Amino acid sequence: MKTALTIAGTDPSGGAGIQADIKTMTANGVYAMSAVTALVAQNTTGVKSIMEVTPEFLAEQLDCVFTDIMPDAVKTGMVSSVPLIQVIARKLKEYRVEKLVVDPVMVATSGDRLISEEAVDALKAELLPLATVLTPNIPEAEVLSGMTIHGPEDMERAARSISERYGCAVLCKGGHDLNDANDLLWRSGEAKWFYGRRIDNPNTHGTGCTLSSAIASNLAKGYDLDTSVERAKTYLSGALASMLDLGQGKGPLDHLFNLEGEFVK
Ligand SMILES: Nc1ncnc2c1ncn2[C@@H]1O[C@H](COP(=O)(O)OP(=O)(O)OP(=O)(O)O)[C@@H](O)[C@H]1O
Ligand SMILES: Cc1ncc(CO)c(N)n1
Repeated sequence: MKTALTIAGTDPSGGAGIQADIKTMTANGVYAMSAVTALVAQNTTGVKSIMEVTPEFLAEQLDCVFTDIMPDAVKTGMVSSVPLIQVIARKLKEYRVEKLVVDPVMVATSGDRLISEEAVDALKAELLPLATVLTPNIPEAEVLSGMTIHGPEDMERAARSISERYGCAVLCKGGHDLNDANDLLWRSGEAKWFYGRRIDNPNTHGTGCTLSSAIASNLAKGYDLDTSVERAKTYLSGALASMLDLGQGKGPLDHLFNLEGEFVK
């Protein structure tokens, strides 16, 4: 069985972060592993508080995984401080991780900030150059490119600039910000659009975590980047279209919408 690792924060309400990543990887047929960067007290209505792990403890978690079950692909999500980013970058290099999806998480769907100002600079300097693909939403792409984005052409310009600066592919997600479901992948010097069917569902907590984990799962299984993005979008659309409705804010997706078998009944 192929394996994938998420390095991210938690969501006790189960819709985003590590919890969303594990469900997504499982639903996409890979063995899921997780290293926690921070315990986050949050739910569908917002973030109450954040308790970061120490850099030493994160390093130990990563050593435990990498020396035992080497993942076929890795995804990073919420990493809120400079020392944690430095540890991740060091370990990814030490263990020569090749397939890396970096979701540059900055703000939760609820609007709460999940990264410090200084950590954005560390993310740019240390993690982005190691990525196979980055998956910013529009506000994140604006921060990383220093450009403002009003439409599809701006998405192409920003993604191209980020890609050229950091030497990785960039998937700029249209998502809830441009009110469509079209994402732009900039790779190998050219653009490819992935046109999604917009689903009329306000419950979008964790869509970004879910998409990046699904891409990592497909890379782990050996699909190329374009195919991995295509398959991940199809999976995400299914999880949204299942119309799960839980919680009092923007609710979670139905990650296991495709699960069948005797134990499900
Ligand atoms: N209503 C929708 N219908 C279909 N696809 C959607 C919808 N909303 C978002 N998506 C898709 O979900 C994926 C995640 O994009 P989005 O822009 O929502 O990410 P995000 O802002 O990082 O998410 P998060 O809320 O987890 O931070 C993209 O592929 C996007 O096109
Ligand atoms: C831990 C975590 N990572 C990412 C997001 C973004 O949705 C969130 N809400 N929580």
